[in-house]
Amino acid sequence: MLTPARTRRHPTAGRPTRLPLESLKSLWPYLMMHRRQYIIGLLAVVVANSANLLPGYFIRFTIDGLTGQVDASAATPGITLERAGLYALGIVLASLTAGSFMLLMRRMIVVASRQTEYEIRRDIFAHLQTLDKYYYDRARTGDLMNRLTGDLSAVREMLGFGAWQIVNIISGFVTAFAVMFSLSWQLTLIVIAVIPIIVGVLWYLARLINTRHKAAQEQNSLIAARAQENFSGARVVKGYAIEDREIEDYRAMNLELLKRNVALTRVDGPLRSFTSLLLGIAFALILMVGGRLILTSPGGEFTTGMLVQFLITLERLAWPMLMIGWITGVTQRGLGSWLRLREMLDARAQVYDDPGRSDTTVKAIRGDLAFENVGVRYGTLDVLNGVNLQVPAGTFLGITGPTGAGKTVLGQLITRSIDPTSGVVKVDGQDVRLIPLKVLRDSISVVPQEPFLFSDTIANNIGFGTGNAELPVVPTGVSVVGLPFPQDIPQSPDEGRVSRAARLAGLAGDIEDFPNKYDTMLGERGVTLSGGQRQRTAIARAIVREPRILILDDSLSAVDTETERRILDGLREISEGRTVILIGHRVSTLRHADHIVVLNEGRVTEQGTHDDLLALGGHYAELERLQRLASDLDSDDEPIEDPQAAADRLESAPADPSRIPEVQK
Ligand SMILES: Nc1ncnc2c1ncn2[C@@H]1O[C@H](COP(=O)(O)OP(=O)(O)OP(=O)(O)O)[C@@H](O)[C@H]1O
Repeated sequence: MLTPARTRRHPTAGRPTRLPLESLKSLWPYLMMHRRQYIIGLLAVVVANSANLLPGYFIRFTIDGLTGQVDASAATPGITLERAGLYALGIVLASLTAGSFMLLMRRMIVVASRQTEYEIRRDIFAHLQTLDKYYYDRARTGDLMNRLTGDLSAVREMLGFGAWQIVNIISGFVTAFAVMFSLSWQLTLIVIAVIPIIVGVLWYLARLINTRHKAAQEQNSLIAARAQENFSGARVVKGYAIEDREIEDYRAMNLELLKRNVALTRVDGPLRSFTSLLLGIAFALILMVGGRLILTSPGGEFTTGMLVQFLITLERLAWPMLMIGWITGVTQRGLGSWLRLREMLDARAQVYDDPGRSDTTVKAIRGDLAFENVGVRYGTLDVLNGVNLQVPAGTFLGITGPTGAGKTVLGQLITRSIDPTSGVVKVDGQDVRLIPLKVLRDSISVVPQEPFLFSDTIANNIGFGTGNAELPVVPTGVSVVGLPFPQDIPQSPDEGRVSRAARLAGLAGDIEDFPNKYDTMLGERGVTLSGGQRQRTAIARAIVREPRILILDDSLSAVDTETERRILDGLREISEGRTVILIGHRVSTLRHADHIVVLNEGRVTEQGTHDDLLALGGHYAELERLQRLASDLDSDDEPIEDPQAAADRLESAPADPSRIPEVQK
């Protein structure tokens, strides 16, 4: 997609791509919010690991007591039933301690990682609300959704499971090796020689599993996106009778998923068996050498109990060894995902309130508009060029012209969805860039070409832009702990205002026929509106706010002429003193405008009243002639010509430039 040649850069925009470590640093503030939980949790892992080693001692003392063997250091001259009972109790207490501390760890770390996930999600969503059209033009919705779900889960997994596993592995190895070394340095040397091989093989297997798991996940995402598109485009699929092709396409993708899952199972399955085998070999080696050590230590320096304790301790290392490979995968995935989330947090709006220039004394606008030599360029394409217009507050301005002439872009300049590449757009005589965005947008309503309706009641859809003034600002960058639960967002807009807006938009009659009137649900969970009803809902949503400037972008194209007349009457009722900009192709609508502008290839080619433009005999006059002809034919029961089609036809036959008046300077 093309980007504007001259884009204003935010002061903090354009940071270089972060290195993984640097990216981890940016995660630090989130971790610091829960430092107490993380520290307690990680200490609990160390305590649990140490407690887990105690049963080995009690088993050793019991065995040595029972076998009558006495090692050189321990005070175990034989064993009494009472002492055996104490050892048994020791084992239970040690296990209880280990279990309790693991529970504490989960309470601390897993909860902290969930809270961090909440905080990151909240901050990203709040940040996304600050981004503008430039960002959303480039971003893919599916990708944004995937980052907020899949990537965020990967980061949470790294902070929760990953963090405690890393500490678990390190403290598990340190404590186990300390115990094994104290028992027999010779056997420990064997373990040191064998463990790298075991860890190496397991690490390789785990990496393989990670890669295949990722491949399966990617295919899973593709298949989900494919199904979602099929469901959303179900009408197109049915209309073109291409169900067979869809089934075949989906089958191929499904088969690919099966292949990848089978490949995963091939390496996933043997992992545990392999671990058992490798550990079995290590055990066999230790048993042989350890047995020999017992036999060759007549002074009882190395006892049967010590050998058993050694083996039990070694067995405790199986899980941390198995986890090493997993943890590398979890960490890599988590870091990669955090980088992608950071990209969202680092994105900056190109249209923003410049703190040094914004005029904070402006609290409301009247609605005077002026375009002074305005140009907009996308790449090498001049979408608007040298546009000069004066629109006093309260004017009903009509804009027409062929497809792609720049009409929508003109409207976008007024709301500052985009900024001009050259020239100035003025509102109330002031550069629009100096007016605080909130004030500007609170005062303007736009009915876009393709209205978007939410899965909500029709009343809430109409009242969408009202009644949010008292909402608290979403706090970002602070911990969730201790924050009050958000107040209920006001859900019910003023009924009187909503029904008046619906009446003015010519929608009230339709709503009366809906099953639950204004409480009827729209969208996926409710009724489906016709194209014309959608447009009128969007018009009602725009006028309910009583804006100073109302922009209707081709918003009456899907309604019949009778409904159009009713809407125009409604607009007249509320447009007193307000600036209304109506972009369209229907002369029957445009003729009511105080002033009409014809745009062609980004330039104002004609302007004046309906009568002026008819007299001019240019694009507008030709549009009027074609539509009048179509209407006459229609009254003779001939098919009506679509105003858009008439406009398009005119595109190929532009008006005679000699008949175009000089543009107002
Ligand atoms: N974000 C963008 N990136 C690149 N080109 C763009 C972008 N937005 C608009 N354009 C181009 O600007 C030109 C004017 O678009 P605009 O939507 O204003 O046309 P329009 O007059 O409203 O047409 P229509 O009557 O079909 O709605 C078109 O050629 C369009 O492709």
